Amino acid sequence: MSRLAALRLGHFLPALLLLGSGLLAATLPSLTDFFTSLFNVLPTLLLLLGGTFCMVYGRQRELFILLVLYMGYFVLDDQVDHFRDVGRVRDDAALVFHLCSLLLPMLYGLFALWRERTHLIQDLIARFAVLLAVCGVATALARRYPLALEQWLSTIRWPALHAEWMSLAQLAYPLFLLIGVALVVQYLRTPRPVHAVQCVGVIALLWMLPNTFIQPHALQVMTSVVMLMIVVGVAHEAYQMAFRDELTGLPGRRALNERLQRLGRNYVLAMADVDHFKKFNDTHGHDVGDQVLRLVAGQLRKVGGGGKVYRYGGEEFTLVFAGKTVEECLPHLEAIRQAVEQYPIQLRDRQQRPGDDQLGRQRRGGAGSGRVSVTVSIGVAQRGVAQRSVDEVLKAADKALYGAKSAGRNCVSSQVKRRGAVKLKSSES
Ligand SMILES: Nc1nc2c(ncn2[C@@H]2O[C@H](COP(=O)(O)OP(=O)(O)OP(=O)(O)O)[C@@H](O)[C@H]2O)c(=O)[nH]1
Repeated sequence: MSRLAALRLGHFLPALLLLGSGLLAATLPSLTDFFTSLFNVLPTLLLLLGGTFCMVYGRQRELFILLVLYMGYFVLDDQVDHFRDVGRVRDDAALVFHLCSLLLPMLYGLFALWRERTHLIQDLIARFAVLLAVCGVATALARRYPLALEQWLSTIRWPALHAEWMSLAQLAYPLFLLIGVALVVQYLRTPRPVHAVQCVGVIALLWMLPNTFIQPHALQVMTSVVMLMIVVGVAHEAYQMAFRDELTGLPGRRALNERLQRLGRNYVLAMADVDHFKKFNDTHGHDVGDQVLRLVAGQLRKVGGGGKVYRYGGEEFTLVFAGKTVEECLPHLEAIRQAVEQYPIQLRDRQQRPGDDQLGRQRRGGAGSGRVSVTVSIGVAQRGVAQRSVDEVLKAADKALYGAKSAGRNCVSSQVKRRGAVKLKSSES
C-alpha cells in the first residue's frame, strides 16, 4: 500500500471538525456566559484530565505538547486580560507576544517530532530538561535585555517577504512553515491519528497567535481546541490499539465480539482460513507469512454484499453479513475465494531487494522472480432454527470450514441444518 493511499480522512476528520467549530466560536462577536466560563476553565481542565490520561498511558510526547500549549495560554492570557480590563496593552506585551510566537511553535514542533524511544523516566527527565532550559534562557534574556530582545524579535529581516497582515515576529513564519512540513512528512511516513492531529494543531496555532488581541476569545477557544485535538488523537489511538489488528489493519477479535452482540435476528457468519499456512511459513519464513496474511486480509476486505471482515486470530478471519441469508452471501464469498487464489504473490529476497524502484520493477518481471499464490477455505453458516445463538452459528461456520478443508480446501462450504440433518454444500473451482 502506498503511503498516500494510507492517508486516512478518519485520522484528520475529528481534528478538522474541532478546528472548524473552534474558528466559528472564536470569531463570534460574543459568547454566552456559559461558554465564556467554559472556555475560561477548559484549558486547565484539559491539562489536568488529558495530562493524567497521557501520564497513565505513558504518552510523554502528548503530555508535553499539552504542557507547552498551556504555558503559552497562561502567559498570553495574562496580557489579554490586562488589555481587556484596562483598554491598552502592558509595556512588555510586544516582547511577550513575539517571544510566544516563536517559542510556542518551536516547542510544539519539537515535542511533536520527538518520538518516545527511551525508558519512560529518562524520556520524562530529558523532556523536562529541554523545556526548562528553553523557557529559562528565554525568561533570563527577556529580564536582562528586554529592549534589545524585543528589537531583535521585531526586526524585519527580509522586507521583500513582509506583508501588512504579518503581525507575528517575521522569524515565526519560516518556523511555522518548517514545523508544518516536518509534521506532514512525519504523518506521511507514519500515518497515525496523533500525527494527523499535530498537523491540524499547527494550523490552529498559526491562526490563533495573530488573533490573540484581535478576537476576544481566540486564545481560550483555540488553546482548548488544540488541547482537545491532542487528547482525542491519543484516545483514537488507544481505541485502535484495543480494536484493530496491528498486522493486517483489520478490526480484531475484540471488535468482532462487540459486533456479534448486536447482530439482530438474521445474519450469516463465515470463517475463512488460509490453506496449508504452516507449510507456507516453514518454507518461506514467518516474515513472508506475515506479508501474505496482509495480502489475504486486503483481498477479504473487498468482500461485497455488505460483509465485514475481522481477523479472528492466527490465519483465520471472520466475515459478518447482517440481515442476509447464506444464499445471498455465497456468490460474494466465492468471489473473494477466487480473488485470493488469483492474487499473485511476489517473493523477493530481502537482502537482494534493490533500492531503486525501476530496477525493482524490472526484477519483479524477470524470469527468476518467484511467484506463489495461496488459497483460502471458507465455511459459512446462518442463524436459524437449529442454531440460534451467535456461539452456535460460529460453531456451525467452523464446522463448515472443517468440511471445506476435508473437501480438498480452496472452496466455500455452507452448513445447512434442516430437521436435524446436516447438509454440506461445497463450491470448488
Ligand atoms: N506468519 C504468521 N503465521 C501465523 C500467524 N498466526 C498463526 N500463524 C501460523 O499459521 C499456522 C497455522 O497452521 P495450522 O493451523 O496447523 O493449519 P494450516 O497449516 O494452515 O493447514 P490447514 O488449515 O489444514 O490448511 C501455524 O504455523 C502458525 O504459526 C501470524 O500472525 N503470522
